[in-house]
Amino acid sequence: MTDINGLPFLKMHGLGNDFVVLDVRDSGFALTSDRARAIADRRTGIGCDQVVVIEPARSNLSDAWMSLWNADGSETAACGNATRCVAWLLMQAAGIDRVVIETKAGLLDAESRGGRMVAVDMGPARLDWRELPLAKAVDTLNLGIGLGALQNPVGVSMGNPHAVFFVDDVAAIDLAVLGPVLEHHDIFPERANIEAAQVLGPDRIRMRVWERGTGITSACGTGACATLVAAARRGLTGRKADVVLDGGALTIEWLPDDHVLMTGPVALVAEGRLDSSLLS
Ligand SMILES: N[C@@H](CCC[C@H](N)C(=O)O)C(=O)O
Repeated sequence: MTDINGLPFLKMHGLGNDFVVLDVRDSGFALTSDRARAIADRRTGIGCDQVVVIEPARSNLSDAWMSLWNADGSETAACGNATRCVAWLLMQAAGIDRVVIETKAGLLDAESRGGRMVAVDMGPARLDWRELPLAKAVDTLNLGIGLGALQNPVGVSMGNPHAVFFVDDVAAIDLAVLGPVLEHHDIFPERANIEAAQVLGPDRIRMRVWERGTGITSACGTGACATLVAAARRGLTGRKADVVLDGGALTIEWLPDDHVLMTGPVALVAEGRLDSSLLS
């Protein structure tokens, strides 16, 4: 029987989007929704935007499996900032500069860019309404929904659903009010991450995010990928840009094969052990 008392964790972040990372490859510990919520609680747990679990590889195509849980206990298939963090950990531990991580959204190829910079091929941008998913057949270039200053977003799936709203002044958007309503709009049967984006130039976008299952975060890697794809589809930018989030910038490139390359930093800030009271 596995003793989960004292399960070790790492606290990491990507541009302030913070994670509790559990490496359960030896313990076989299984995370549940309740446990994820307890760990993520900023008052009674460790506190984080997402709980990230490194599990043994499920095929010989990858180095590890990664599962991802939002602070509200919902599971998600994709998280760009967490992918960089886990890739960096695996590369450091093995002394290598390339790893493949598998998630519910597929295989993600990651490479060191030196120091604490990591580039990840986040896979193809998925643009069909069924892949987002949407509740009905709509052209994802113009979803035609809106609330207040957020109108007519572009829908993009990066393995998780995003709605990208272009605005004139991102600082003027009350995301704490508009975000949760749009996240739960009927058109998104699995809810959606909500991005407000302001194009600053052909290769620079300012973006703020309301994350599904978490709320406002200081950065969202998949959101940055979705934003660049949305901007390029609307003809507002080229296919490569710096996406400037509250916590800093990620460089995003929509490659000719439709895959999206994300490059940015990782940070490791603490390690510790979870008390069993968090895990019952
Ligand atoms: N912070 C993440 C995205 C985390 C998942 C998201 N909230 C969802 O439910 O899809 C990122 O860096 O991509």
